[in-house]
This record gives sequence, C-alpha cells and structure tokens, in this order.
Amino acid sequence: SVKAVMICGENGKFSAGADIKGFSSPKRRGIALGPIVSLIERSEKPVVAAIEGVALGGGLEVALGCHYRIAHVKARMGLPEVTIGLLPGAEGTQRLPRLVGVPAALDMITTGKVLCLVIPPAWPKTHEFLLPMYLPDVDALFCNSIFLPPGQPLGPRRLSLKPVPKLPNMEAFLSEALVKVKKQAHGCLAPELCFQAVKAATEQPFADGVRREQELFNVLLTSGQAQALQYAFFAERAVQKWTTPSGASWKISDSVSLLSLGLGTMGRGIVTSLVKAKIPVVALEQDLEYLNMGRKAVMFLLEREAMKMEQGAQTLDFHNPARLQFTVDFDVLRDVDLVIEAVFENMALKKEIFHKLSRICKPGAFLCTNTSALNINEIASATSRPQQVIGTHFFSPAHVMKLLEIIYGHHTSPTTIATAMQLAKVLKKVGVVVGNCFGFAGNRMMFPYAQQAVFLLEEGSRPEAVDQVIEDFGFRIGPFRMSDLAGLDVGTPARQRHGHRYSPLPDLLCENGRFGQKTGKGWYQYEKAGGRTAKPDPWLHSFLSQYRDTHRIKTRFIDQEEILERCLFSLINEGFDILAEGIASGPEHLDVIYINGYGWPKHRGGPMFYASTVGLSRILAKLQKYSEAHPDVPGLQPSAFLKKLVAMGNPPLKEWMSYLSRPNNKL
Ligand SMILES: CCCCCCCCCCCCC[C@H](O)CC(=O)SCCNC(=O)CCNC(=O)[C@H](O)C(C)(C)COP(=O)(O)OP(=O)(O)OC[C@H]1O[C@@H](n2cnc3c(N)ncnc32)[C@H](O)[C@@H]1OP(=O)(O)O
Repeated sequence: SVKAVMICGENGKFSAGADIKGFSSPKRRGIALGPIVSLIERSEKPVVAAIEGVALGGGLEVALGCHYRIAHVKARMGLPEVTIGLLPGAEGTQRLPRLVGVPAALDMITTGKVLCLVIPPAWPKTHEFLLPMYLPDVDALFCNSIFLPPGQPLGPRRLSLKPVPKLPNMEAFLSEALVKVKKQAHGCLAPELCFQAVKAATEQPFADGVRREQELFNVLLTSGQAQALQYAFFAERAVQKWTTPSGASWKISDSVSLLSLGLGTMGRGIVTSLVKAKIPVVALEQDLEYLNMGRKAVMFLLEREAMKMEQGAQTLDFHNPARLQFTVDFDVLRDVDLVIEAVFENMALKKEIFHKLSRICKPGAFLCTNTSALNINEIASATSRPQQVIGTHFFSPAHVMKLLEIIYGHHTSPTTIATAMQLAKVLKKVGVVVGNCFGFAGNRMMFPYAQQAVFLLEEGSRPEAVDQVIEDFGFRIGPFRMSDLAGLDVGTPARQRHGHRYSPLPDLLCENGRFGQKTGKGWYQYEKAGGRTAKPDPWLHSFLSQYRDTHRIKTRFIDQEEILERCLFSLINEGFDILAEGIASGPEHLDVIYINGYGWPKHRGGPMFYASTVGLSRILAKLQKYSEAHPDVPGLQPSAFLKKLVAMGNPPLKEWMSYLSRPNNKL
C-alpha cells in the first residue's frame, strides 16, 4: 500500500555523510554504502530525497540514488570527500556526472566545493537536480501529485541507467582538466584520483565505473594523506573549542562597534574583513593624507569583494556611514567597544598609542594590538587596563587569510580572550590562542626555518633549489620566493653574532637595492619592479660565489634531503620548545596555525603531525647529526622535550602533552 518513500534527516539536516572518525578507527568495518544506494535506486516505489540543511558526501550520494530530489532554499550540497583525502565512495563519482554533466561534476568532486541553491529569477521553477521548495510544503500528497503522474515508469529517474552527457571534445576537455587538477593539488593525491574516478564514468559502463571508484577509494582510504587531512579536520575544530575554565564568553552583536587604527597594508585588510563580517567599523588614521590613501585602498578591496558575492554590494552596505566610517578624530574612540590597533611594528609608537587609547576609550572597551612579534605585556603596561589588552595577529592579506593568532599577556582576562576568539569566529577565521613570546608560536617556528634556508645558500645551494624542495613538499611558495614577496627589508635576519652563526646575506642584498618583488630583484630577478614572475638571477649566483670566497666557505653540493630536513626539522624542533614552555596548548594548535597561516600543505597534517609520521626518533637523530656539523646554530640543537618523548618510546601525538611535568597553560 506504500505509494512513495521520502528520505529526510532530523533536526533540519539531511546528512553530513559518513562518520569521518570511522575511517581511521582500528575497528573499521567495510560498511559499503554504495550497494545501499543502488538498492534505493532499484526500488519499485518512488523514493524522494527531501534535503534540508546539509547533504554532504555519503548524504548526497544517498540523494543521488533517489528518484527525485527536492531541497530547501537554504540547503547546502557537496561532495567534500576530497578535502579529507578521499573520493565519493558510494557511487557518487558515477551518478553525479550522469546528472549534471562532466564539467560540473568534475568541478564539485575534485574541489569539494559546497553549493548553495541559486534561486532562479522566476522561482518557483523546477530543475532536474535542485527543485527549490520549502519543506513544510512537502507531503505525501505533494509527492503523488507533482512527481508521480499515474503510470509513469521510474526507469528514466534512475541515474545509473542514464548515459553520461557527451561533450563534443571530451578527450581534450579531460586532458586540460587533469592539468588544472594537478596544478591545484600541490602534491595532494585525492584530487587526481577523484578525476580518475569521474573519467571512468565517461569511458565505462556504470558497473565497471563503480568498481574503478572502489579501487581508487581504497587506495586513498589507506593513504597517509587521508589520515593527515582527517586529523586536520578535527584539529581545526578542537582548537576553536578553546574556552577558559570560567567559561567566559562575549558575543559580538550588531550593536557593537569596532575601530581599526592604522590604515597601512594590515589595517586595510582588517577593516575589509570587519565590513565583510557586517560589523560596524570606524577606521581611524593619524593624518588626513594617510586616511585618504587608506580609504581609497579599502574601498577598492571592498568593491572587489562585493563583486565576488551574490548581491554583494547591497549586503555589505559599505557606503553606509553607520557601517563604515573614516576619521582622523580620536574622539570617536569614546564610543567603540573594541579597538584593533594596526600601526607599524614599533614598540615606542605602540606604547604611545595604547596609553592614549587607555585614557580615551570607555572603561569596558577591549584593546587589541595587531603585531607579529612584539611583547604584549610591554604594550599592555602602557595602559591602566592590562586585563583588556590582547594580541590579535592577523596574516596578510588580512581579509583573505584564515588564521588569527590570539596572544594573551600576563594580565589578559579570560573574558578578553573569549572576546578575541569570538571575533575570529565572526570574521570566519580560525582563532588559535597562544602565549606571549618573541614571534609568538607561528613566527617563532618560522625563524629557524628561514635561517636554515639562508645558511644553505652560504654553504653552496641556490634560492631556486631550496624553493623547489619546499614547494615539492607541498608549500605554495618556498622561503625565498616568500621573502621576495614580503620584501627583504621586512623581517629580522656578520657570520657570528653573540657566538651564534648569523648570515648577513639578506642585509647585503638590501644594501644592493634588492628588496624583492617591489624593486624587481631580490633572491630572484623579475620582469620589472612589482613583477611577479621569479627567474633565477646570474648576478645573485656570482654574488654568492664571491661571498663564499670572501668568507672561505667551501662550496659543496647539498642534496634535497638535507634541504628539506634542515628547514623543516628546525621548525619542528622549535615547536617542541614552544609546547614545553606552554606557549601553545597542544601540537594541534601549532598544526592549525601552520596550515591556515603559513601555507603548510594540509595533506601533511601540519608540522607536528608530520613529525609524528616521520617518527620522533628519526627527527632527533637527524637534528643531532646536523647540530654536530653546525654547533654554532642553536636552532639545530634538539629540544629537551623532543628528547624526552623519544626516551618515553615515541608516544602518539595525542599523548605528548601528558609528558610535560607542569601545567602548560596559566589559564
Ligand atoms: C563507518 C565507516 C567505515 C568505513 C569503511 C570503508 C567502507 C567504504 C564505504 C564508502 C562510503 C563512502 C561514503 C562517502 O563517500 C564518504 C563520506 O561521506 S566522507 C564524509 C564527507 N562529509 C564531510 O566531509 C562533511 C564534513 N563536515 C562539515 O563539513 C561540517 O562539519 C558541517 C557538516 C558542514 C557542519 O559544520 P558546522 O555547523 O560548522 O559544525 P562543525 O564543523 O563544528 O561540526 C559539528 C560537529 O560535527 C562533527 N562532524 C561534522 N561532520 C562530521 C562527519 N562527517 N563525521 C564525523 N563528525 C562530523 C564535527 O567534528 C563537530 O564535532 P565536535 O567538534 O562538535 O565534536
């Protein structure tokens, strides 16, 4: 007597797919979702997927096995398996191309993008894939009347029986698509295997395509990359759950106004990201000329962001002074709830400004400083409210980069930390709370890495060789290309200083007018000042030879293994010191920082996860070897905490912190 079956989720959500934890569980059992989806599709009774909330991964694959799909206007759908190192393994790579065509299916499956419904102008309107309809309107009657004219056979509704829509130039399209997928993958395996599975749909009958999908799925399931990406998925969520023991929190609502002080590169990005998050913001500069320059730059960024968004300009509403205001009048400080200072990295200037802020701002206002290395306690000491002072280290470009490093000082209150975490959430950034030390967690780990890269040049390598190794590892950009991009005059780096090895190379390049991309030459040469295409530079090669001759450094061939190990192991080594000092609450925090702020390849799970996969004993042995060869480089001397973990038998990463004898977090 059943006329039709409707599958829906509970609590406003269809399904987020398979339980990701299950993939790495030792008790993993082969629960095959594909045959269940096939069974649904073979049903003689019509089956409708009623999608509300999310239909992701295996959830969407179930919907693809149904004969009809209807979706709530706010539904989000996608096959994000690639982002956790897998591919849709329940026949989704074979059904989706049959439904939406190869180009759209490839795009969804190889990127994992999650789609929202685009409501057509003449809504309501039917569409093969997405029929926008509010769920309350859906009932059995609706199913009968709209979908099931009496006697209509279900055959044409079964996707597995449909051919994959042909393209006039399928072969050429696929080879071009493969080049694009490989280029964007940066060494991650899953996008290419996703591609192969979809390609199989274009070449083989459905059943054979499914077999190919299963083979490829199993390759990924057992790969280290899938484990790394799934670790990163949970690590990102765990660090954001950070709370103070008192459970302090503070909600940023529409009635809160924020002020960004300083409209240089960082200030402009910060204002843009606040406006994007629809927080009322006042942008303050010290002088009218800088204000006007800053205003122009912010407006340019906002126009560009609005163009990327559906109905962006109206939504952002940035011409409305209630939303965004520019001023040189410090009196506006009296009314704002939170200030983000983003002036130059100069302690004296910052202290002067914080003294002023503390005098003018209302008593409850929070004072954030955007700094990448300066001492939060010293800045806070210039105020009468150190408990409300906190570091918010944005990454450039601030309206794009996801990381917000949040630094608490000696006196910072839990409420202030909770406020900064809430700010990160509202800005759709990943907030990671760390303690106060020079460079905090991220840059502190970056220093030994950058230092090793320069030492390798002194000893015989070239910028292009070092960058190549690091980029082959999966970083978007190697240390020298990064240095040229940021400018050689930005950053810290006599061959000996305080008894430790030090390289003057970056300074010498600056003295030769080589500041990086902005001057058209740095570690590389560029087509013009401001150019982007790095070319190896014979001038630099001969400069390096002369430098080695002057300092009597014997040039030697340095292989890829040494380049990689000296750069990455020194960075990881610093990470162990940071954990031991309680600057970060756990290895996941450092991994999330590196993935979201420094371009560490996510499929390697972050530096500390990577260390756990390489094996701590191996890292220790290599550091010992390199530090014996370079006794004047402290960054290569193995961390005591690393040594302890090796002595304890190399415990799994989630147990590392339990080997520290004192509580690692003052909060
Ligand atoms: C039992 C398995 C055995 C395997 C044997 C092999 C047999 C082969 C079978 C093949 C079948 C393949 C099926 C399919 O192709 C594979 C998949 O479906 S993989 C999963 C794909 N889905 C996703 O990647 C979705 C990931 N989740 C999200 O994108 C987001 O979480 C969300 C759903 C959009 C919700 O976002 P938010 O509202 O912001 O909330 P959070 O992100 O904070 O999440 C809340 C809470 O839920 C946890 N969570 C979310 N999704 C999953 C998930 N799929 N599995 C497990 N846990 C999930 C998340 O971690 C949070 O948990 P908390 O931190 O609060 O503990």
